[in-house]
Amino acid sequence: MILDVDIRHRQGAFALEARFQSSGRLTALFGPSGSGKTTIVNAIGGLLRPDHGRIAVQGRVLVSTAQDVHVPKHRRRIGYVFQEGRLFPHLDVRRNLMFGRWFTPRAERRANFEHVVDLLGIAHLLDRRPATLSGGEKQRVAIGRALLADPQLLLMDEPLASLDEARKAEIYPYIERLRDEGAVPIVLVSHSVAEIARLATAIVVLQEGRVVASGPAPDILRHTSVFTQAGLAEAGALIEAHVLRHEDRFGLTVLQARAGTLTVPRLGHPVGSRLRVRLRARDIILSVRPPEGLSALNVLPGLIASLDEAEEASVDVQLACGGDLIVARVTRKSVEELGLRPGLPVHAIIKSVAFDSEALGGAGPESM
Ligand SMILES: Nc1ncnc2c1ncn2[C@@H]1O[C@H](COP(=O)(O)OP(=O)(O)OP(=O)(O)O)[C@@H](O)[C@H]1O
Repeated sequence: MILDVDIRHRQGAFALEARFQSSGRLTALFGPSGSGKTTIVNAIGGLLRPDHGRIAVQGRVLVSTAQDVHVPKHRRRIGYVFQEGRLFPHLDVRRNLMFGRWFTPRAERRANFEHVVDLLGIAHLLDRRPATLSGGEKQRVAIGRALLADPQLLLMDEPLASLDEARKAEIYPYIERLRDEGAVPIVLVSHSVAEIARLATAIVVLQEGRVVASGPAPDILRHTSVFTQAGLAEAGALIEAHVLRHEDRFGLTVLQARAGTLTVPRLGHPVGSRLRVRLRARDIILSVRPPEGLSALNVLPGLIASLDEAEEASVDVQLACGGDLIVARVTRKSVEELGLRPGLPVHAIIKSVAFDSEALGGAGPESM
């Protein structure tokens, strides 16, 4: 178990009562503003002392109010990356990075400088000052500095929130590499379902100080009802696929998933590479007959596994498609008119607009 949290804490009118465990290499804490994400991160990092409870990281107890344990923050070996990089403006990138290791006893230094620099693609920035870096570059340096302190856990509190979409897209592959390397588990605070769908291996959903769902990312994302209004439109299935071939004449790439083949806009990934594909529930249409004369390129046959109540007029139809589980959001009216019920064979039609760049993330073979 990487993370075991069971804490209660009151601050002003807000009461946190959070209990979850995670063995994910990248655990996302997701929830609306004020749901308690930062409070949890601060309790893990030692910036806040919870009123009651216990926190253990990789089996090491950091907090136990019952046993009067409260490991001071500098002994926790927890790396922090904040929204704004907080680099030292008067030091160049190399010195900012070296600062990370300064507090780690020599005998415990494991992170290799060259490796971290290479992993984050910052070798060409070493002699520059923070003021000359883009927002995304600053965050990569901040991550590097945290890693060089040899943390046993890396906390990232909305590290990308101040970046625009283009900068975010630039930094995701580095976080994915870090996640897939698996050397340091990550806890990422995020407001964005698109972001957690791309990065998380485990998700904890918070609402008003309580955990409303937690578990492996694909399981949580498929149950759209746990997401608040803002996140609902982005929820859906997460499946793994590999690149089968490119069809350059049409500007397309064909992916193979367990559910079948998917044709998507041309990707830069080489044939054979693996990636995670997000199929948003709202982008899937169901047909009880094999569709004909449709412009959609992606039709996956499957069996209805269950019908879950979603928001007001909608139902989430969970489908088993050849070993993958996907979910379609349909209206209650369609459920009635088409006679949708568990066990019924259907065809899931995926709208071609579904495959935007956010839906197709790079991924190592073990990222899910
Ligand atoms: N020192 C404090 N005194 C009183 N209330 C506080 C204090 N710190 C935080 N709160 C309240 O605790 C609640 C949870 O805050 P927290 O920062 O953990 O939420 P969050 O989910 O991280 O939100 P955001 O996404 O906006 O950062 C909020 O209602 C906040 O106003």
